[in-house]
Amino acid sequence: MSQLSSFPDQPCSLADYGWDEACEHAFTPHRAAGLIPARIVRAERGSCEAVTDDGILRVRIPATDDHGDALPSPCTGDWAALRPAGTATGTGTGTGGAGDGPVLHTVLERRTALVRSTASRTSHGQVLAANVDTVVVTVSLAAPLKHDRTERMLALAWESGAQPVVVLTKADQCADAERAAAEVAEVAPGVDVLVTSAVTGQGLDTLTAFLHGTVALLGPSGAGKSTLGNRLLGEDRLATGSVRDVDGKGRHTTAWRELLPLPGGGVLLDTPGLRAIGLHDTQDGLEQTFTEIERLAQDCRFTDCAHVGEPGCAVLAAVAADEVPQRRLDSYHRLLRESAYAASRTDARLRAGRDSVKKDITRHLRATYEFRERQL
Ligand SMILES: Nc1nc2c(ncn2[C@@H]2O[C@H](COP(=O)(O)OP(=O)(O)OP(=O)(O)O)[C@@H](O)[C@H]2O)c(=O)[nH]1
Ligand SMILES: [Zn+2]
Repeated sequence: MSQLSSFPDQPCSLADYGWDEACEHAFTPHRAAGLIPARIVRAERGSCEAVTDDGILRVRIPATDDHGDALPSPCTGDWAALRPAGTATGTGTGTGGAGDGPVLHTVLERRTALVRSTASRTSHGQVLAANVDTVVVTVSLAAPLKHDRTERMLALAWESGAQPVVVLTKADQCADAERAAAEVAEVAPGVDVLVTSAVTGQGLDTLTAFLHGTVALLGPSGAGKSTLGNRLLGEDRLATGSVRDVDGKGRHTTAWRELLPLPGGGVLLDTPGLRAIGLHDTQDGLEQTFTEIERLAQDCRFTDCAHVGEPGCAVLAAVAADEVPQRRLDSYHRLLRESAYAASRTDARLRAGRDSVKKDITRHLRATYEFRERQL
């Protein structure tokens, strides 16, 4: 197996990991400053691994940046500017000893971020994955459908800023997959629902066509994420079933990466934290997950209607008329409560972080358009 320092089997182009013209444009000032672009493929305390045009390198994370300010912790999927080996300067890099490797200079603005709330009372939320474009919400057809769980994953996906797609797995184990797909589509407005089987290959070409950019797989244990990931990768890179222990440590033994280029373009992101993600403050994500309820709520008599018994409630009227299932409203209320609880433990810093993700998206889009305009 490969050593961490050299990966002859790894593609060494940043383009394989999603680097595009918009990234290049955003990187212009860093390039001028002699920094090199990289994407974090695995983050640890104090150091990380990043892919560059020179291959995958171990990168040291200094305690502070050149101005003495704390550096944000990089996470898998982040784009970063590295100071090449032997050129380290500044207060944060004076700890010595690692003059032979590149040093993290800064983490670039995140377009999207998958965040989980931490268990501690002083929760800041933890960014598990950055710059994910497509979240694949996996739902097994070999077990009874649990719509609440699907709705929870969709809320997380929407909240991140990425585009969700629901992938029903193990269609070979289900007598009527199309009916199941129609049922799931009801709880996933605005989201495509695809039927797949890793055993028969059903739906895999369609799925490949749907995926773009950086792709993360969300779903409960046993839903078939690793099996699906391996089919998309075209080789067995992810440990499936009982081979892997719960937190993914089973994979540390080999040259374990959390970002893997897909043969048809795009990048698969698979980080152990995503496998145990809980619901974070996902107010906006819930609004997108339950769009039909949000739409109905505009016709409630009271603008702050909670849809629990108020007169003139359009949502309850729709439930009474069987236009919205009671289960769906119950799920909406439960996830909102869960989200509000998470939010109440969350300090202003996290909120600022979330807002900055949105600003980053706007900024990124603006940069893209400016770039395109300059190409015309
Ligand atoms: N019949 C059938 N079995 C499948 C399919 N996809 C996955 N499986 C089986 O389902 C089990 C779980 O699959 P995994 O890919 O390990 O599931 P996972 O979502 O990665 O699970 P965790 O790693 O625990 O999160 C394995 O025994 C797979 O062989 C499929 O399309 N059809
Ligand atoms: Zn109402």
